[in-house]
Amino acid sequence: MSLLAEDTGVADLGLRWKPGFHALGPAFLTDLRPTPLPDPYWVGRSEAVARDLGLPPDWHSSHATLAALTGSLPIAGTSPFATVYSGHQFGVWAGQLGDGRAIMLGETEGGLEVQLKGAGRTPYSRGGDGRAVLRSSIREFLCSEAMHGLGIPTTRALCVTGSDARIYREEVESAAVVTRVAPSFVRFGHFEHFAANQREDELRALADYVIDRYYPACHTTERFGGNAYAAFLEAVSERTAALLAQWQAVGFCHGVMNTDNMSILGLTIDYGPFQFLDGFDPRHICNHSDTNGRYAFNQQPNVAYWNLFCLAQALLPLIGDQEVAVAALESYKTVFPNEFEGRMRAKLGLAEAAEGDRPLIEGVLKLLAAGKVDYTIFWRRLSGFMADGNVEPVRDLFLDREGFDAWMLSFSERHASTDRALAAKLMRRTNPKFVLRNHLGQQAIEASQQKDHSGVATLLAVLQTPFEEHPGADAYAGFPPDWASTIEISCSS
Ligand SMILES: Nc1ncnc2c1ncn2[C@@H]1O[C@H](COP(=O)(O)OP(=O)(O)OP(=O)(O)O)[C@@H](O)[C@H]1O
Ligand SMILES: [Mg+2]
Repeated sequence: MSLLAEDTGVADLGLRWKPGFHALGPAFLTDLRPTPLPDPYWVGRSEAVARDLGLPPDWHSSHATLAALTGSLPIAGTSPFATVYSGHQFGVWAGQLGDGRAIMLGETEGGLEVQLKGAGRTPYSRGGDGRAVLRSSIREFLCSEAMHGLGIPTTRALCVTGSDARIYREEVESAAVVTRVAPSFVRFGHFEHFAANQREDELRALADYVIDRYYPACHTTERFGGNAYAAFLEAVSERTAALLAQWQAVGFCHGVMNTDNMSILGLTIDYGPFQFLDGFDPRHICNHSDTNGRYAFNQQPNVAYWNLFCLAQALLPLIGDQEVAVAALESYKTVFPNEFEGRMRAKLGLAEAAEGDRPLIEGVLKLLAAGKVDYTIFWRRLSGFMADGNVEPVRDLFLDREGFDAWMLSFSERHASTDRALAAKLMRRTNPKFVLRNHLGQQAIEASQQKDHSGVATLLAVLQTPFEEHPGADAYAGFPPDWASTIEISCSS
């Protein structure tokens, strides 16, 4: 139950908290309180996250909770703090960064860290205002939950709380806070920070903490002659490879894969200028600030490897041998393609691997790229074809009918002895009907800016279960309108 104890001025969310990351000590963080946002209101809430956190069913009914999640009231049992990290941004060493606007409330007894993003300035704000605008907060909220619905590892979002407080970007905008949740918000950049400053004791303490908590098997490994830090690096690179395979298979472009935006748990983190592809264009650049296309869609797997290399360099003092560190990254090169092929095979309704699958996958991606065919709609219609045998809705998507027919022939041959109902089932739970396209987010944002938050809730409901049909919600599953291509999403947030 959310309570405001009048005499203490503290909100009790009904959660129990434990020290978690805070126990690492002052070298890793600064204690501070969020800066209150005036007159807060609810913009969106995820009941699924509330349940995962163990919040009571009426958690959002009290004003004290709203006030607490926008920084106006302390939360019983928490000692908020901001962590320090560094990182490579757009391939260049950026030095010290840190939670410039995300303030950690703490870790629940259930093992989930809770952060308020946009909760005010910290010692790591570097001239920023510590705030986040409503539009980017809605995008982060919806996409966190959409990714989870798609089965892709991600930080989660409990809610967005808004305020009419004015903040300044390219224009005046209103402020918001995203309450986000993850087992850990540790990034590659946390390790880079202590390595760059030659603080080996802290580097080791951080690595030991993360291994103890999240990668305990590394302590007893026989890999790399029992080198726990090398085994840790290998485990992180394999989780990252698996994550990237999921991004590439679903058509997700992150947009700003700096090392400070890479989760040590292989979670998708920092929803800034992301985009789900509309028409399939492997070279698509979703971040308007990324003029050189460093983070173009088809560059993502290589960038992740580059980022892992930075992590390897940071861990080198602990691993102790450069060759071992490089060897620990090696499996990325096999895990990524294997995972990607497995994901694509499932999208094609193929439960088992067979020779010839790779050309089948490459063939369809080539066709999709040549025609800039809508990625999500293609896969969903192909799933429909598997169920009802009607090829026309799929064929209609292609101008190059001959090319499509040739591919379809090999696809059908590959499925010659398949149980089509089973394959259709696999495809329908692999190929989402709904993804958070830019224009859908934009419509919800514009309504919210006019104080109608119902679009956020409706969109959230379909995105949380994106493989279901949701009769009546087809407007969210259609082609993007022409104006969608004019939406420019940059790092401004
Ligand atoms: N308005 C702001 N005020 C203060 N610091 C900011 C602001 N915007 C971004 N930063 C900081 O700049 C760095 C790079 O920003 P980036 O856009 O990668 O992260 P972010 O969107 O703030 O958050 P996160 O990675 O936590 O999701 C981060 O350290 C971030 O905390
Ligand atoms: Mg970031």
